[in-house]
Amino acid sequence: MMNDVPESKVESPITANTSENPYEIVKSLLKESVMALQLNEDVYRILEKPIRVLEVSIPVRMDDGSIKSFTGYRSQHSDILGPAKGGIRFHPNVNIDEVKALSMWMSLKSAILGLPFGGGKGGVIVDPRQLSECELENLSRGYIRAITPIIGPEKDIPAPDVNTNPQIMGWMLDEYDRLRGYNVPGFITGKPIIVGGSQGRVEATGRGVVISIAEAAKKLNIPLQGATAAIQGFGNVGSMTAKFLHQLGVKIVAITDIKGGIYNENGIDIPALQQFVSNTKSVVDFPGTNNLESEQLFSLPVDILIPAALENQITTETAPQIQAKILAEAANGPTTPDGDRILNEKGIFVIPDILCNSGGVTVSYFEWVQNNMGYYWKEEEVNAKLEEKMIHAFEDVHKMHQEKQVNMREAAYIVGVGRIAEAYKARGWIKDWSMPFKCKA
Ligand SMILES: NC(=O)C1=CN([C@@H]2O[C@H](COP(=O)(O)OP(=O)(O)OC[C@H]3O[C@@H](n4cnc5c(N)ncnc54)[C@H](O)[C@@H]3O)[C@@H](O)[C@H]2O)C=CC1
Ligand SMILES: O=C(O)CCC(=O)C(=O)O
Repeated sequence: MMNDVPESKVESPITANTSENPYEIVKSLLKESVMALQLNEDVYRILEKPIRVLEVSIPVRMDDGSIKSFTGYRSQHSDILGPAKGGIRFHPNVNIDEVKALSMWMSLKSAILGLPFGGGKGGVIVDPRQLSECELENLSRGYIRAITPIIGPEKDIPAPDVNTNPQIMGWMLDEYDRLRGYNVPGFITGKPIIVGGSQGRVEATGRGVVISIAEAAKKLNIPLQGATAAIQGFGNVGSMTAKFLHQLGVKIVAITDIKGGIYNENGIDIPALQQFVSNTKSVVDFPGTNNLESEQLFSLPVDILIPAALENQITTETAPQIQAKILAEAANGPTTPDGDRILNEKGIFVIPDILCNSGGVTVSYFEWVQNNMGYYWKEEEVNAKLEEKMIHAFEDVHKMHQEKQVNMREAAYIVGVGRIAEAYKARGWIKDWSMPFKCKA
């Protein structure tokens, strides 16, 4: 990456960072982009921390009558381009640094896609599989009560992420409306359609992933018909990605989830698998496939590899095994900095998370727009608008990749940071791009 900013302006070289802490990783990448854009250090000082992080304790009445307290967070990284926006994760490994990083990635996604949003993210430390439906509903409602002072359609708009879904968004909407005393559909996105959800939101992240894979395949002259793919994760994003790739004639030969994996060199029957998983809750033992050890997924001879689960999957251990030509980061933060270096050395074309999975927040934006105007679009309209935005964003990032001779991840950060910095300049926070900003007051 370009680096002709005087040493004194920015701290230690970013390439030294080998951390797997997503907050440290995103800060390093932000710093790199500030340097590449030759902006002054003030830009980095503004962006390196979320503007607001709330930690809450959520008491929940359990089915046995006892009270259990869960810890939750909401991080708002930036509201410079609009209200904070981003999902809510329920997972035992949720922690404050992860939530902060996820909110920073949201700021970048919104900027890259040209959405009028900042970045936010929430999480609760819980294994939802251990809760009954009633306990899950109580927790979802309790979380909204706890964070309600800082959220709202003009402040911060939540949405689904790992282990949360339209039903949970419906409970959360209902709790928020009860607290306000009237209907506020634009407070949350990813809701069931009957209460103001958008057509196409459930499919949006996977659809966006596939649009970006199709754009990458065009650049690399890889015909998608007959190409092969492997996917880690078969939740909302992984399953929808599989569905749309399958429709384009891509042969999906391997899929893993938290319980294990499956393989069929002739291609897995995705519609039948979706039906199977809706009953069994796992891909494991799907008829007509062989079971696969989860780690084997990364070494398969496929054209496209799609991590669609959690962070830190492409590491110094897994990256050397990868044979794919395209790595499409459907998950947030699936690649460590060391893993990334290996991918670069191997010449693998990476579609970075902040571009690849931004279809979800894009249709969430459409949902919020529809809620605000009280008029709803047909699914074809939503999908056409999504496609237009994703292709535009892909082109912006690809152009930066070529112009600055940086990889696609660096290019995506440069596009995102550049737009956020422009907004700070327009609002008077940054007086001069290259001179340190001095306040006279
Ligand atoms: N839901 C959305 O709209 C968006 C989600 N994302 C990201 O996509 C990723 C997946 O999110 P969702 O599909 O919504 O979550 P989900 O909860 O619907 O599905 C997660 C999937 O990952 C699997 N999984 C978990 N740990 C695994 C492991 N160690 N190995 C293999 N599989 C594992 C689970 O079994 C499940 O199939 C996350 O990184 C999330 O932040 C990004 C943008 C939007
Ligand atoms: O739909 C949204 O607002 C956010 C989705 C999300 O959490 C993400 O893109 O990581």
